Amino acid sequence: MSSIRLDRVSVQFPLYGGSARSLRNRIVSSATGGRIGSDARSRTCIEALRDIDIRIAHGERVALVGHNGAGKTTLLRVLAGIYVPQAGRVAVSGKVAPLFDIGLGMDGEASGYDNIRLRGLYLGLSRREIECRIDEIAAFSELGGFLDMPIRTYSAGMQTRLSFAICTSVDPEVLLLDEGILAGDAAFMEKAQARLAAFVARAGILVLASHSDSLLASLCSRALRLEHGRLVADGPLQQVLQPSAHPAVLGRLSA
Ligand SMILES: Nc1ncnc2c1ncn2[C@@H]1O[C@H](COP(=O)(O)OP(=O)(O)OP(=O)(O)O)[C@@H](O)[C@H]1O
Repeated sequence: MSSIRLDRVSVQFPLYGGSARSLRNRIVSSATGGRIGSDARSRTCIEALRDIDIRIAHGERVALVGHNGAGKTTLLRVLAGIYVPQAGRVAVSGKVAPLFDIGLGMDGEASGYDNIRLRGLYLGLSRREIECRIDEIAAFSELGGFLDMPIRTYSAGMQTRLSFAICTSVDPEVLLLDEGILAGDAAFMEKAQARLAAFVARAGILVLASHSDSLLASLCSRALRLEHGRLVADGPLQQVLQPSAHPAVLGRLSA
């Protein structure tokens, strides 16, 4: 059974150089981004996440919402093990499938076919599992003869097609998704949405970061709202999407 538990997790990005202090003065009251603070060594830093407590159980479909720079992507990266927090504890059980940072685990000099193998290994598939899926992944990507060419020759949309086809071919236990993955030409996106729905249905846990209320409503029932790196609401999706409901739903955290 998959599960996620975060206890008092904080992530800071130190700002180096002489401009750090003046930057602190200039963006201290910005409507976007994390708070500007000081770390344990008194360096100016961006507090991307601060004291985050979260519990997610098997079967939950959770939306991550919040303004630009609120900390959604940082939280996804913490859950994927890409960032190790400076403070707090992260416990994720289940095989994690990160469907964001689309270029992660891809090699520009290698062919599309070799990148299917590389990325498949990165996602935890065995060589045998990859060989069984390679034809289906190639067909879904519709890249044809381009799959024999180095992927540095692909357009951004062609790379997205390939990454999407590979990532959605695994059986995820914890699926981490950013809406940015859903960018592409209209015909591909129609096909991609259907594949995504089947992929999400196979997952034990879904965490989806998005600014699109309609996308969130189609996939999630619970939402977490981040503001300047802090968790300010946790509850049923429709309640959390109403800004006035934040204090009322935050009480769920202590349950
Ligand atoms: N690698 C980094 N170095 C320095 N600061 C960073 C880094 N990554 C994120 N930040 C900062 O951390 C804060 C949170 O960023 P994050 O990307 O998590 O926000 P987000 O909620 O995903 O935003 P958006 O909706 O715009 O994608 C921002 O203030 C950002 O400037």
